[in-house]
Amino acid sequence: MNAISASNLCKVYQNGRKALTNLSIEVQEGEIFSLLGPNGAGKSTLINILTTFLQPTSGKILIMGKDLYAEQKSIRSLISCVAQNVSIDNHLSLRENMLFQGRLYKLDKPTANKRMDALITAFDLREYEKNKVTAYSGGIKRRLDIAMSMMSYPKILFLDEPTVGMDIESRQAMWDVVKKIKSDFGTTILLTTHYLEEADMLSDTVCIMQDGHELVQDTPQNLRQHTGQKVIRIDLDSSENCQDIVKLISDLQFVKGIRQEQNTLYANTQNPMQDFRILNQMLMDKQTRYFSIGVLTPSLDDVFLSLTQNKGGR
Ligand SMILES: Nc1ncnc2c1ncn2[C@@H]1O[C@H](COP(=O)(O)OP(=O)(O)OP(=O)(O)O)[C@@H](O)[C@H]1O
Repeated sequence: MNAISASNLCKVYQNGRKALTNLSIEVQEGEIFSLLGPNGAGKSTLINILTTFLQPTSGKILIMGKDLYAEQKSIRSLISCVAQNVSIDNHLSLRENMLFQGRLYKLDKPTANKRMDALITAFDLREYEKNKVTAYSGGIKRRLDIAMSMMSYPKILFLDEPTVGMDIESRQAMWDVVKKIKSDFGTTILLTTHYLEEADMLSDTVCIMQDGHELVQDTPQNLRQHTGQKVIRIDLDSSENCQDIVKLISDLQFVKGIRQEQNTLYANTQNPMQDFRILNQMLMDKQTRYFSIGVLTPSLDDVFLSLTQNKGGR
């Protein structure tokens, strides 16, 4: 069963601004699904609709197989949403914050205590229990905020930009937490992000959005194939050497294009996996000074740029 199935969603705000246009997504149970897109792509609008804060202008949404509007109340008990603004109470301790959340979800005391302990361990929060919440770093506050949202053991957790503004160390700690939520609790996670690296590291599926519609929806591995073409990269010892090699290989029939960045050459060829052996042999025969040669798979950045540049005006 899909955890979320949304089809042909449209959202036009009262001022006439179209935020979503025929957007459809399928999120499988237990997966991490990232919505990736530039500012104004419609990510927050979509999260607000899926978490029942906003009504779409048209379209159909099923959450865990239930119609979102016919069964709104029961669906709210299945989901949890962590917004960008941290919602912890600075006057309460870490445990009090979590237990307070448990009371909101009407958990009995033994259940609340059991879940709190499991979450404190899973989220690596034990060492912070004694400290005042006001003394926590932004990253730890955000981790606690997510732990609090997990007190209901939701089927689906929505995370709006979980690592925005964090330093690299806190971001990596947050990635570990997100992966743990999936592996230890089996929760389906839908998150929004601006960071390609984050979508790449975490996601089973990425949906790249622009101007309210999806450009593509696939696994990070398959998305890399979208640019179609692998390239051969050759690292040389000097730019003069590069120019000589450009002259040498640009006449080869199988080389379709060549680009130089400082001492590195990128060659587009018909069949990079085979052609790089021929180039390698040629460079050795000519006794060229080069450090390395290899075939590069396009990064998610390349995919994102090629999609948003090529199809932006759809
Ligand atoms: N309440 C509103 N009224 C009118 N227009 C809105 C409203 N909220 C958002 N919009 C517009 O809808 C479009 C999508 O906005 P949204 O906030 O969903 O995008 P986003 O991808 O979340 O962007 P960001 O990454 O900057 O948060 C934008 O053009 C935005 O200006």
